[in-house]
Amino acid sequence: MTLKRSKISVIGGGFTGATTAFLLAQKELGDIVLVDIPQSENATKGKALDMAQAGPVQGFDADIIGTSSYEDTKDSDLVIITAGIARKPGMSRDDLVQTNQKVMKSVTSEIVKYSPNTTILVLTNPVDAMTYTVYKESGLPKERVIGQSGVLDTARFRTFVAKELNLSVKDVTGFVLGGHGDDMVPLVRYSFAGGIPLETLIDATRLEEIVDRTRKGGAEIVNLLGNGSAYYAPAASLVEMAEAILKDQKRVLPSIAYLEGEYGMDGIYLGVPTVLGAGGIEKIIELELTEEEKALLNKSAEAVQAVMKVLA
Ligand SMILES: NC(=O)C1=CN([C@@H]2O[C@H](COP(=O)(O)OP(=O)(O)OC[C@H]3O[C@@H](n4cnc5c(N)ncnc54)[C@H](O)[C@@H]3O)[C@@H](O)[C@H]2O)C=CC1
Ligand SMILES: O=C([O-])CC(=O)C(=O)O
Repeated sequence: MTLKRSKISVIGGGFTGATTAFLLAQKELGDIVLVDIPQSENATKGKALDMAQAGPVQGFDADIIGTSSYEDTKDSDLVIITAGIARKPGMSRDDLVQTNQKVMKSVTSEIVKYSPNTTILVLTNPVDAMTYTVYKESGLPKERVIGQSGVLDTARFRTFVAKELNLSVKDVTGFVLGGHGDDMVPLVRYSFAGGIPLETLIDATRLEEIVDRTRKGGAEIVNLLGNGSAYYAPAASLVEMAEAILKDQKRVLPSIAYLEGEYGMDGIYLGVPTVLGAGGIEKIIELELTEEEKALLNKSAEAVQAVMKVLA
């Protein structure tokens, strides 16, 4: 039997794209094609070559190429979109919508031309609306177009909680619903440390501060970096989702999924708990929410809808 390595294309070879490619290679999840615009072709080739040369040192086997030609992405098992512009201090993610929508449309048509049956993971912001754009443009089934926000938002929450309690991040779980914006909904009621409800370990005021820091976690890093946004944790989050899909792991992870009736919403991409496996989003898990949680989720959905209204 010949085992075929997966082929993963990463569109956008900037901070998040290059970091994602490197983490994918380190985990030997497949061969990697890093794609950027023609003007950056040499830099993209250089990054790919540099990454490949880490293979012997780190002990991974992966073909990694840099290119601006979509022909090289032919028959990708998975495509990860990180192309577009990132925000700078003082901007909101939503300020990126017009520029990045154009980028999503052009890259998506090229992606599906060469990989008509692929699965696409979207990172580009504003990610809920950009995932919707890619879904519409690609013609792929909804379960094969997936956005990343909740793994990252949850990771931020888990990091802050672990620090607060001086515990391993491995033992802290979190739960974030809704859009990837300031109105996201970290669900404390579903968050635990070693199986113990966080509400019994951290007082309500301090927990609310941690929730607030999580909501603003992206902006905190944008303000520190000064000229771009986070990329290590976003890339790690994409890779966790990619691994679940490529290895058919049936992981319960939050995804930006297309809702058709779930959570009382229709025709919108929004962050919800899902099962990720070879079929992409194999299931959307519907939770019982309190009236207060429902109101918060509706508010977050309204913020996403406001951005969707400006989509061309
Ligand atoms: N959903 C999430 O949780 C997160 C989303 N993001 C978003 O990811 C996006 C990328 O962020 P970074 O990698 O830091 O930005 P970056 O500026 O470092 O890289 C973006 C790359 O996309 C390339 N690009 C632009 N147009 C392209 C096209 N038509 N085809 C191919 N490549 C193209 C650029 O040349 C650049 O190399 C931003 O929109 C950012 O807001 C970033 C972190 C987390
Ligand atoms: O904040 C940004 O612009 C990038 C992002 O989505 C994040 O880091 O959560």
